Amino acid sequence: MWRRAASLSSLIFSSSQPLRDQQGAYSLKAWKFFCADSSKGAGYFSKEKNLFITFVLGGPGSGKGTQCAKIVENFGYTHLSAGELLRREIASNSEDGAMLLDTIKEGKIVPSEVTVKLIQKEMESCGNCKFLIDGFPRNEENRIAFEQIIGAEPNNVLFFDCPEEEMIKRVLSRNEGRVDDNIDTIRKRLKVFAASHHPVIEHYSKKGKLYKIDAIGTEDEIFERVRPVFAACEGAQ
Ligand SMILES: Nc1ncnc2c1ncn2[C@@H]1O[C@H](COP(=O)(O)OP(=O)(O)OP(=O)(O)O)[C@@H](O)[C@H]1O
Ligand SMILES: Nc1ccn([C@H]2C[C@H](O)[C@@H](COP(=O)(O)O)O2)c(=O)n1
Ligand SMILES: [Mg+2]
Repeated sequence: MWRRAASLSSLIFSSSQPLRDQQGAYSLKAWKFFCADSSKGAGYFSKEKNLFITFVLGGPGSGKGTQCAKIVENFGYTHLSAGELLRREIASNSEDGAMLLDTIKEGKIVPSEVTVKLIQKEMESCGNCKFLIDGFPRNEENRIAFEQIIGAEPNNVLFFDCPEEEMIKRVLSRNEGRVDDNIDTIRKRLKVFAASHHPVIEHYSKKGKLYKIDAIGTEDEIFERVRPVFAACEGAQ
């Protein structure tokens, strides 16, 4: 356990608290503590379940969705992409649809309450307790709204670190028909990302929960950097 924790510690972004638990980074005891401790807040749901939450962060096109699919396949998590939930909400002709579409086309961030409520609905209707929450929190407002509404904090946070030119190249060749996959919106999204993600990363880094992953390489090479984070969690459960 020590060896595994020690090798994982090199992935942690900053190390004011390099290991979150002296016996092992992911012991079951620590996991239960986080769930119990964070459930003192508003969310009744998180009080009833032993949630294990990983936030998956990174700029547009950094490969979050691609790596989440591999994590699901290998480790049985439920993948909730905030962007995908918003796109589904737009497609369902909801009351908020027009506002959401405008916001996404402009590369801006949707009001946190809307996004968190969509995430909450999915979490509550899902039998699984292990969630990958992809593309969330995008900013401090998102982060705080999640803690208040869900009443839980993530156990782990992955941050895919990718240079801008690579992100632009990947998004422009994605070819999924997304309204925001064009050069104008990408530039706006990159600006918003640059302006808002640092405080979130810093927050989780200080808590010793952040894993920075180099997002350059093949999809499989990157997954081999991600795998140890989740393999260690499996070992502890
Ligand atoms: N390591 C990689 N090398 C090259 N292309 C990649 C790699 N990983 C993902 N891609 C491709 O890049 C594009 C963007 O990847 P993905 O959709 O996973 O990014 P994302 O971080 O979820 O982006 P967004 O925030 O815009 O949803 C996709 O077409 C994907 O197939
Ligand atoms: N927390 C979030 C996540 C997403 N959005 C909006 C704005 C994004 O540009 C768009 C697409 O998200 P992605 O699929 O790239 O993760 O959805 C948001 O406002 N807040
Ligand atoms: Mg995505």
